[in-house]
Amino acid sequence: MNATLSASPLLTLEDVAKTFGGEKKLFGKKTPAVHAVQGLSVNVRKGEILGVVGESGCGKSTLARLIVGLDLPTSGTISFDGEDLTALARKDRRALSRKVQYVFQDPVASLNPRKTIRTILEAPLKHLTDLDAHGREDRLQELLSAVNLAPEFLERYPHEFSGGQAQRIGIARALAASPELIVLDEPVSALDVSVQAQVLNLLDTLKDKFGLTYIFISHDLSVVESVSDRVAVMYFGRLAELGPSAQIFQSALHPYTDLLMRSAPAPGRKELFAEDANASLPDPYNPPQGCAFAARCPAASKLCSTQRPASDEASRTAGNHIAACHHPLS
Ligand SMILES: Nc1ncnc2c1ncn2[C@@H]1O[C@H](COP(=O)(O)OP(=O)(O)OP(=O)(O)O)[C@@H](O)[C@H]1O
Repeated sequence: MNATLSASPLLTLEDVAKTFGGEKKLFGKKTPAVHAVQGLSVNVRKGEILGVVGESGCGKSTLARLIVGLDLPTSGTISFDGEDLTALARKDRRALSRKVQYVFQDPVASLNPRKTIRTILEAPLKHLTDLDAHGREDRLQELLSAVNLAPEFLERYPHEFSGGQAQRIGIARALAASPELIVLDEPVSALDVSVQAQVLNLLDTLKDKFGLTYIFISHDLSVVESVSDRVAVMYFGRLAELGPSAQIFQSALHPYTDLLMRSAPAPGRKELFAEDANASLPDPYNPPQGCAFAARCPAASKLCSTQRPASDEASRTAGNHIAACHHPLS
């Protein structure tokens, strides 16, 4: 989808972890801890589209919330253009929101039903920009035009829109403050297939027009394959595989990625994991010592159940294609 990638990373995650629960409670007892994201290290280059795939509960939305500052990591660092996003999120939400924005999965539910589109789109312009009333009016017109909606839509309410139109509003809202990075969390999953294509085309156009970088989270492998420059495959909160989209889809190195591919042979098929639906995921309250995929993996050895494979430079398998696996496929 993209020909002009910068070599320098725009976003860098280093050994990022997010744990829910586990805090000290009264009488010295702790709540159980869920390790939603663990040991995640990845760079996102300016101008690229990084696809993120994995089963439900693997930590995709937690990752998205960490990047946009809705949650703070338990450990590790997230930096944007060399600046610590975590510190920004704590101190200055305005500065962070100007750089990084979020588009939600459910377009209609993500818009306040009691507010007109004008009020919804004006909110970020008021909070995140220094535009005066005239400037905001001009920007509102620009935003609607950018997402191919007529100016009269400004005075309407979210329930008057189709899913595809509502997602265009969600995208316009994300664009309002001229961000550099947009995290798209299942942006077309709630839409009909014909509308999906329109919204994907729009995202492609906007990316070029505004010089954007996307993190594209989806269950739908065929959509991820069609849009992504690189793909990160997550399993049980960790990176299983990371590499150029074509390599991930044509010559997966991790047996888990291979399972995903084999579970989704047909273009447009959304339910990726039907073949393996009865396989149980590890207990999130009690993560296994070794590779979390070992119990489901046809290639697993004794080593896999005792020692977790690295998912960083140490595991670099072929150029920039990384698999966190003791026995990568060749
Ligand atoms: N606020 C929270 N409190 C406790 N546990 C949480 C919280 N948010 C997420 N989790 C847990 O963290 C793990 C990862 O969840 P997350 O929602 O990030 O996964 P996901 O891949 O986005 O799943 P889905 O595709 O179903 O949205 C899951 O075990 C989930 O139950």
